[in-house]
Amino acid sequence: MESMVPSIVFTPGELADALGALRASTPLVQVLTNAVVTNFTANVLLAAGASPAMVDVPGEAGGFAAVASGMLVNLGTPHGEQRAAMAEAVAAANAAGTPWVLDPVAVGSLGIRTNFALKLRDASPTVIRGNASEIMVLAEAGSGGRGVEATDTVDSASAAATALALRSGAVVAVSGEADLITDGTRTVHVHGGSKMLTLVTGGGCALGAICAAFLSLTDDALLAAVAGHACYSAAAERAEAIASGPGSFAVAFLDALHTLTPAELASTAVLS
Ligand SMILES: Nc1ncnc2c1ncn2[C@@H]1O[C@H](COP(=O)(O)OP(=O)(O)OP(=O)(O)O)[C@@H](O)[C@H]1O
Ligand SMILES: Cc1ncsc1CCO
Ligand SMILES: [Mg+2]
Repeated sequence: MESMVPSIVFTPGELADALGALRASTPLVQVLTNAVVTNFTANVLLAAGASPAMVDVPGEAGGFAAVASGMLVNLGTPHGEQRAAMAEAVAAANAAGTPWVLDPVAVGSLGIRTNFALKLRDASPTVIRGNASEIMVLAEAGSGGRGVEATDTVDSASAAATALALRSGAVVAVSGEADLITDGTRTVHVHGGSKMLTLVTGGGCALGAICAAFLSLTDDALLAAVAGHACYSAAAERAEAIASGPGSFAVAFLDALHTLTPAELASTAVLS
């Protein structure tokens, strides 16, 4: 059946401009994330041209959220103290107009994070980013994946992503072989990238941080999320071409994020 909603694709020039703006402004990205991927996420942000700050302590997180350019809230290892900091940071970000990304890692059968993620879903995130199984749980259309891994395809999460965007007001980004990003009306697929990203822990988590960096540069959260995913895919392709396994891929991926130019992004990105 033909889609009722026309797909809008951003121009290569808009992607290039977004990356150029990121490099020119070095956005300050507050990261409240899991213990597994903290270092990798900070290195990904630095390589891309942003400034990371892992401020996730209650009493500090709210004040920092008010001045950060963008923020990531990732529920991978959501200890009680970190959840308190996240609630404080979200309230402060919303009050100050700081855009923020929610990554509901491994929601489904794990009760504490799932209940918390549903509350954050309803607290006006700018972007919700996850794998297909996580997005389906937040849309109340699935029971979750296998730990942090998806057991659903991006295609099978498409209707859930649209419904989640419409109910939450967030742009919803679903990662997988081709990423799907929607604001409920406009839907964009970002193709390419590398399966090697699934063999480095934090492949998805750091993508959420990159989206937070781009959010500070434009009022169009869909463009920000698409630009973030397109940079990520372009760098992953370049890294895969010279890597011999996950270890050398991770190093090459940081190098590729650092050297990717706006013009190269414009000529590499494949959107539909
Ligand atoms: N089969 C694939 N081919 C190409 N790229 C892929 C493939 N699967 C995932 N990716 C890419 O890997 C990155 C991480 O996506 P993934 O769906 O693995 O996230 P995730 O499950 O949230 O990861 P994390 O382990 O960090 O929580 C994204 O950039 C995505 O485009
Ligand atoms: C492996 C793992 N476990 C909890 S968070 C995390 C990082 C990838 O999502
Ligand atoms: Mg994930």
